[in-house]
Formats: sequence, structure tokens, C-alpha cells
Amino acid sequence: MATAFGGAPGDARRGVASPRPKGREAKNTFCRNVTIYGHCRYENTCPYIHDPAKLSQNENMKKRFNVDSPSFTPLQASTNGALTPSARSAAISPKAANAAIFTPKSQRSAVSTPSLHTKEPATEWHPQEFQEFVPQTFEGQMVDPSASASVLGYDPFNTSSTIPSISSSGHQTSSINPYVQDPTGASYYQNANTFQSMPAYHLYWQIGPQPTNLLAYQRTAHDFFIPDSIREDLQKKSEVGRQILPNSTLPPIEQYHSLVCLDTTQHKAQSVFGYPSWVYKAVSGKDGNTYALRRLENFRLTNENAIRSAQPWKRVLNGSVVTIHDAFTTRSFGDSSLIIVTDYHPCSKSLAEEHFKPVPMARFHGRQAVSSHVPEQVLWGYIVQIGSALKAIHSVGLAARLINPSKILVTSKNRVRLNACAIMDVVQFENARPISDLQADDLLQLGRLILAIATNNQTAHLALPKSMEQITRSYTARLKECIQWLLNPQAAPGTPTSPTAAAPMQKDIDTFLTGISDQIASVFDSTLHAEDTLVTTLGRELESSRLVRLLVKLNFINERPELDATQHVAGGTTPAPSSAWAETGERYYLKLFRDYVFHQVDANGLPVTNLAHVLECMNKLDAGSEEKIALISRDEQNVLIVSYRELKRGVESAFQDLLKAGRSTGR
Ligand SMILES: Nc1ncnc2c1ncn2[C@@H]1O[C@H](COP(=O)(O)OP(=O)(O)OP(=O)(O)O)[C@@H](O)[C@H]1O
Repeated sequence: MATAFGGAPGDARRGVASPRPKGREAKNTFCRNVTIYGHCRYENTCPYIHDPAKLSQNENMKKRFNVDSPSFTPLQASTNGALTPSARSAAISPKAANAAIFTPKSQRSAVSTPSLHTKEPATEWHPQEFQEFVPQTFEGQMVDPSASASVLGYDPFNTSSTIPSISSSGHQTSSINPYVQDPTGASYYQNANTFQSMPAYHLYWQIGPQPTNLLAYQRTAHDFFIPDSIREDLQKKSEVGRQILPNSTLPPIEQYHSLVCLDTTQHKAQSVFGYPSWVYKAVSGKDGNTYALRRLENFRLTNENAIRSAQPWKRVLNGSVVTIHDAFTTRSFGDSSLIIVTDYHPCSKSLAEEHFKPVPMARFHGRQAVSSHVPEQVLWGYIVQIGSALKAIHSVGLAARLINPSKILVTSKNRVRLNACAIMDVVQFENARPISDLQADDLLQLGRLILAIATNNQTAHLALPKSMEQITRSYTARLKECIQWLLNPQAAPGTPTSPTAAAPMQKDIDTFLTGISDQIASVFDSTLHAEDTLVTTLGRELESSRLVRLLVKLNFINERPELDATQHVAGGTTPAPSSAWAETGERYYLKLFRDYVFHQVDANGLPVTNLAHVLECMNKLDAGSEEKIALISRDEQNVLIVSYRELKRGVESAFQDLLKAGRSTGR
């Protein structure tokens, strides 16, 4: 059996001597027999030289370097390093000028590192098929990098249907903007207009930390989708946000309809507002958004200006304040009620529910669960977030007035928002206190809130020395100092707050934020980490949506015999109705590919539902990989060997025909 190199297997191991030289080569070689045995038995017929004197002069000269050797001449500067045309270079075919740029193998194969011991399959070279690589996104948009955006007339924020670009000839051309709604929907699919063999980007670009024990090309199924916890959380929120009560007796209020009560308490006593209060989720008929409506039952408006005091709150847009949208009174419930319209945060609960809700333990016959210790970092998170909310509120001359565990919403893990702003301004409009008093009171209430959560006791401030002892035992001196500062009454002018301080300590939100700046930096850093994680997650979803669009495309085109008939009538390329998808048709393999991807069965004929297989196939199809797959007909009589590249070409052409057919029939 001959190997690829023409020798018999094992030749190399047996150490066979190299073949005897022939012709001119032999004439310049001294016979080894003369060297070893002193004479050659075949001197008459042996092609080697037996007389040392007969060795050619040329051969000797070649081996020595002497004065006759040609001197070294560098290439002429004018040629810029290029070889001057010589007889040798002239022999190269002019076609070589069109040859593709050399690309190292390792770069060509992005799939895996090529093994040094594996032979590359011999590929036929068709120069017309291979072009110089140009990233697709910029194909036809090669611009002078020095050209400014204004010269190009390109406004990245303009949503007009085309993006002007400069062609290689320097003329401005228009290319499709894939982000614009287009009636045909064609531009929504990547590479809609042309067949492109390689995607212009690296799929599944990795951001952030990776599992270390995987090879470069390996992925886990989780790498393709957002983490289960986030997905579950978002899905729950979406479900709860869309929830409606079919037989609800709650009336629509103004433009708000589909009311759902969010309060689980059946019997309402007077709440912190002085009125029984209810919270509803409702959909606005004006903008279709969902809002939270807080209703204060039996509220009588005695002064028109009272309701106007909610107006400035609309301008408080802070991440730690539930945004206020509107305030009005209504008689829709059969009484006179005050309604405050705020942002709706699905699946949220109050800080009271988070930290003070008794958890009955069935195993211990109704006894309450032992309180759990709240980590200090969580408490600092609350302090910084509420501090930021107070900064936004105080700087527009308002006061939060209610910093109470039941009126602070926990909208996601450790994310809190003040939820009762504006209400006290309306309700206690007549007996309003000076704003400086109210703002100082905000700081005091914040101190009580943190003390209550840290000691797991809502009335901890009533037994302050004992509570502070508890804080000393469980938390750092830094946190204790912070709580003490907040709980201290406003320093009177001229009273130094520390023995070393000459001037009285000013007690306002700015002083407070300056005092906790180290903690703000640490919370800010955690927020940045959380943001990085979310961006990574978003990146994964980007690729999932790409696959969804490819799947949609596949399903649009697969098995459309009726479309072939339309094309035939409309002058399409398909020869006869339904023939393209028939067993002899040019699109038959797309049908088989669908079976290959989705309808696989195991050796026992049982369906295989392997997500990794589907993702692998879809990505290879999208990339137009050269890899070949065997597609087997359903009766198992025929096997078609097709590359993903051919499949991709087939998908594109079928989809283009589909679009053409849609346009020609006016659909
Ligand atoms: N803006 C909002 N978005 C989403 N849910 C909210 C919103 N405001 C309140 N809720 C939900 O409504 C529930 C009740 O809120 P509320 O402020 O009435 O608390 P409460 O404990 O019932 O206090 P009170 O005894 O004063 O009525 C909260 O636990 C929360 O789940």
C-alpha cells in the first residue's frame, strides 16, 4: 500500500538509503564505494565519479567563497524593497497578481486549533471563488478614516431608512439600515440581500469571567442563554405585570382600567397616612403603561392647593424614589378618595415584608422563625440608596417625610425605593411644618430605619441604649457611628458636637453624604460589577435573538410548494410548480436539513431532543461552514452529502424568492 508520499509504509523505520542520483547530479558526486572499499566493482557502468580530479571545477567553486564570488548588492531604494523584474520573476504568471492574500491556516480555521499531526484535506483552488476578506458590515462602505462624520453626512442618531456611506470610488452610496422597520421585513434578517460566506463578527463574544476548565471552543448550554435566576425573575415580573382579574368589581378610574389590588391585607385600619390606604395595579388607556395607584379612602380635599403640592414631585427622578406621575381625587369607589399615581414595580415588596414579616414555622407549632442577621454591606446599601434619594428630594426643596419600612419598596435584590413621597404633602397641607424641620426629620427617620433593621425590632429606637449595645456586638464601629449621627438631634448653633470641633456640626444631607463617602464608593463599585454582569447577559441574548431570526427564516422557506407555483407564474427561476421541493428538486436538501436538525431519532427510533445539536447546526448554517453533513431521506434510501455553505446558499436563495413572490403578489 502506498502512502501519500509514494514510499511503502515502514520505509522510514527500516532506514532505506536515499535513491541513487541520476543525470547531472550523479556526474558531480564522488562514488562512495571508492571511499569505503578503495575501488568500485561496477566502475564501467557506475554513474558516479571515481577520479577525484574529475570532479567539476564548478562544483568546487560552488562550495568555496573567494574573491571571484559575486559581491552583495542591496535592492535599489527606488524599488521600495520590491524585487526588480528578473528572468525568474517574469516567469510568474500575471494571474498571480489576482491571487488571494496569504492567510495563515490557524487564522482561517476559527473553529479549533489545527492539530500539527492532522493532514489538511486537499482543497481545489478556485481563485474566482475566494476574495480578499472584507468585514461584511463595512462592505461597500470603505471610507477614508480621516473623513469626519459631518463630511459623510452620517448622523448615528438619525433613524431614516438609509445610512449614507462612501463607496470605494469615493461616491456616496446608500446601504440598508437594519434597524429601521421596513415593510418587506427583509432587512430584519441578517445578510438578507447577499450571500455571504463568513459572518463579520465573532459569535458569542465572551465578556467577563469564564469557566476555566473548558477549551477555547467549548461552551456549556448555559453560555447561550441568560442565567436561570434572571430569566425566572424577569418572566415572573412580566407575568405579574400582565395579570388581570377576570371578574373584578373594581371600577375604572379616569383613564386607568384593569385594576388589580396589590394589598393582601383584608381589613384596613388607619395607616401611617391617617386614612385607610390601598394599592392597585392599573393600565393607563392613554399610553398603555402599567401604573401603581395608591388610594386614600375617605379623603376629603378641603384646599385646591393641597393637590397641587404633588406637582413638584413629578420632577424628582431618582433611582431610589418611586416616581410620582399624578394626583387627583375620585368618587369612582363610592367615596371621596385621593389617588396618587406612581411607577409600578412588579413583584416588589416592602422593607417591612422583607425584614419584619413573621415567618410561621409549621414544625414548631406556630412559633416564629428566629430573626436572621442582616449583613452590614446590605445595610450600607440601604443607607447609600436612601441617602441618594434624600439628596435628590432635599435639593429641590422637598422632604420625604415618610421613611418607614412599610413605605420603602424592595424592587429587586437589595434595591430599595422610597414609596410614599408626596402623600404627606397633600394630606397635611394645612398644618405644614418648616421644610428644614422636615428635612432634619428625614435623617432622623433614616437612623431609626437602619437601627430597626439591624436589631430586627421596629421599635428599637424606644430603647436606644440597649439597641446600640446590640449594634456594637453585631456590627462595626463605623456603622454604629453613622446611626448615632443620624439619631442625634439637630446640633444647636454654637454647640460643638465633638470635643475637638470648634464650630457646630451642620446636620444636612450633604454633610451626611460626605461622611459616608467611603461607603458610597464601595456601593458604587458593586453597582458597576452588577452592571458588567448584566451587559454580559445582554450580549448572550443578542446571539439568541440572531438564532431566533434564523429559525424564523428557515420556517418561512421550508416546504412551500404553493410558493413554487406562484414563482412559476411570476417568472421565477424555479422550473415547475412544487418541483424544487420534490425529491429531485434543488431545495429537497433544505427539507432534509430540517429533519436533520429537529427530527433526529436514536437507534430505537425515539426522538432526540438535543438542544446543543440544534444550536451547533444553526450556528454552522449561519456561518456557512465548509463542514459537510450527511442528510438521509425519510425512507432511508438516499443520502445527500451537503456542506453548510451550500445549505446557507440554498436558504438565502429560497428566502429571496419568497420575498420576491411576496412583492409580486402584493402581500
Ligand atoms: N409602586 C408599587 N409597585 C408595585 N407594587 C407596589 C407598589 N406600591 C406598593 N406595592 C405593593 O403593595 C403592597 C402594599 O403596599 P402598602 O404601602 O399599602 O403597604 P402596607 O404594608 O399594606 O401598608 P399600609 O398598612 O400602610 O397599607 C406592597 O407590599 C407592595 O407589594
